[in-house]
Amino acid sequence: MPRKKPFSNKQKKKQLQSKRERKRGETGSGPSSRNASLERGDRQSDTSDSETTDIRRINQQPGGRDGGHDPNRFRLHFEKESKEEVEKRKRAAMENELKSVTDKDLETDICDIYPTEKGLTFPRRPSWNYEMTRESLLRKEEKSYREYVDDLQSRNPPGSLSHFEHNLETWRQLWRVLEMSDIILLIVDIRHPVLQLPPDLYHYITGALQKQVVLVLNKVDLSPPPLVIAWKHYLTSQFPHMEIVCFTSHPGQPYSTILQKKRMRKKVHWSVAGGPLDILKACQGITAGKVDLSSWERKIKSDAVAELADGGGESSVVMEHQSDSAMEMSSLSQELYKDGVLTLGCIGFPNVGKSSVINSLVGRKVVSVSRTPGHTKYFQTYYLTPTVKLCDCPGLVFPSRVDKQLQILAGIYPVSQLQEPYSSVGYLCERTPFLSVLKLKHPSLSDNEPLSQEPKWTAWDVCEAWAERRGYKTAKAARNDAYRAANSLLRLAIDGRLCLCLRPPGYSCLRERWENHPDLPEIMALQGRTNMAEASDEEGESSSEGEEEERDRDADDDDDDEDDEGFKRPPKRDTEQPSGFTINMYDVLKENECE
Ligand SMILES: Nc1nc2c(ncn2[C@@H]2O[C@H](COP(=O)(O)OP(=O)(O)OP(=O)(O)O)[C@@H](O)[C@H]2O)c(=O)[nH]1
Repeated sequence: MPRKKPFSNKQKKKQLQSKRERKRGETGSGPSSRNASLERGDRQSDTSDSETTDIRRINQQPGGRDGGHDPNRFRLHFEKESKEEVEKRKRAAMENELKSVTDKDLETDICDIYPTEKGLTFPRRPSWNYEMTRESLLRKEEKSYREYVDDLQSRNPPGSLSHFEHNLETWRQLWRVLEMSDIILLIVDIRHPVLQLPPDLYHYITGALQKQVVLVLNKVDLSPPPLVIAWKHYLTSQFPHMEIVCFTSHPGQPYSTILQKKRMRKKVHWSVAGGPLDILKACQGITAGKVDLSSWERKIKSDAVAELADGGGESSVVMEHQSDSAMEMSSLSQELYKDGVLTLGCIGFPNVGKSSVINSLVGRKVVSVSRTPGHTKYFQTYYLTPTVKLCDCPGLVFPSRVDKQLQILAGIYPVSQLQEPYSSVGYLCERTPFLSVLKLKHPSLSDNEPLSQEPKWTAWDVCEAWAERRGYKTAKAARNDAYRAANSLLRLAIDGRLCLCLRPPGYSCLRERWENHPDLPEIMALQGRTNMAEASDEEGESSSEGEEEERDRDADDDDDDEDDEGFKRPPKRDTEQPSGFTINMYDVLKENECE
């Protein structure tokens, strides 16, 4: 028998590390692997057939073992930023003093994000017929896509467009979902809905496709109720032919708005989510009796009863994997409600909670949920009941003129793969009362030094101070690890624990109206709470630093494991009058939460 090769501890550690990364399906999430991830990302093979510019491919997955399915086919492709650009932003984050923006500056008009004259459309599928071969169809689609990108770039000077999806394969998925669905559930995050609602998409669905859109304002648990109402009114005024439904998959979970020291272990009870009934009602209004939705209504009722009785229903759901050929030749003019079945297509940007909405509608977990954007790779359909089919689609980033920093904070980019996170931290800090919330000590101040005047803060100072507070040190020199601190702050923001919410135009002037709106109790009931102070009332057991460290390291991992852990039901509360809305809406973190 041949002698075993000696295997050092270092090699073993490396082997385990790469195994873990393979399992996670991404290239590095810790500080030690960040450079490696960039190098690997560039070297690995890519299957994109749509490269038109210098593209960065994100979320590289290990190749399929059977050699058939290619897991990289649908990963995110964004335009690469030049080294100089990245360096410039990093320098600015180190040098520029942070300046708080005014309330008014948080008001965002959709026309500033999607200005009509800039041609911010999305790629369309070119026409086809059954005489065409598969190859000629694919070639035609590629050509048309290249022309689309050229046109977009000719109308928008370099650097003016935000990140958007450059992977044609993912756009193909959207085409199929739009073609096969009867009603489109367009899901957006209530914290920044105008970022994720491309007017061109709305006009295409309601115009060319002649289909109806139900806008799902998701994650309402993360927003002050008056703001939810204000957004709903603003969006109705902009898109009058669209049903708008508020939704949350995490009702009554204090985790949503509080920066907590402990690791909040939670099990999501999908069937207690707020909003499925409203989606049903919107669909009943649209279908107007043309399809029998009584089985769906019965399902919602029986799930609620089962939830009360034993904590969850166990209805079975038939899942269909779509084959490539089924994908390629579906007709644009497919008849509505074919075979008496309503098909609902769930579309939206990455991380807005599409999979969570599907799980909530089904009443249990059928789709994997993750805080890593771009997690949903391939569209699948699920029979909710014999007459209602749900169709999940990978998240898509449409071209817009929004700040890239805000895009990062909206969770479209995997944080662990950011080359330069500091400017996004700066963007966040200028729009939130970060000093009082995070309780930071300026890195230039020594322990007992009296404060002669308020020190000036840069984004870099914030990261250093947070690293000091959290004990994040670089491995070699044991200096404060600003990169890791920046990642940690961005994750807190994306998860909604350090909450940045945009506001519709005119919000400040009409504030009183929204704060006294008759719909407030309804929104708060949906959120599972009765007043704003409630979020600050929640207390939990403290946990060790080690647990928090663990959370940081694994912050881009799936949420799915949480399903197996203990769940504390939100306490039931008496109805109270809404109060406290005049306080700064960011004042959601308690005094001692960063201790
Ligand atoms: N607070 C809060 N978090 C939510 C809600 N819905 C989803 N999330 C979280 O948002 C993150 C993304 O959720 P997903 O359902 O995976 O989002 P997705 O749109 O399918 O994401 P992609 O796969 O990237 O397209 C996860 O961390 C969820 O736990 C919600 O209603 N409230």
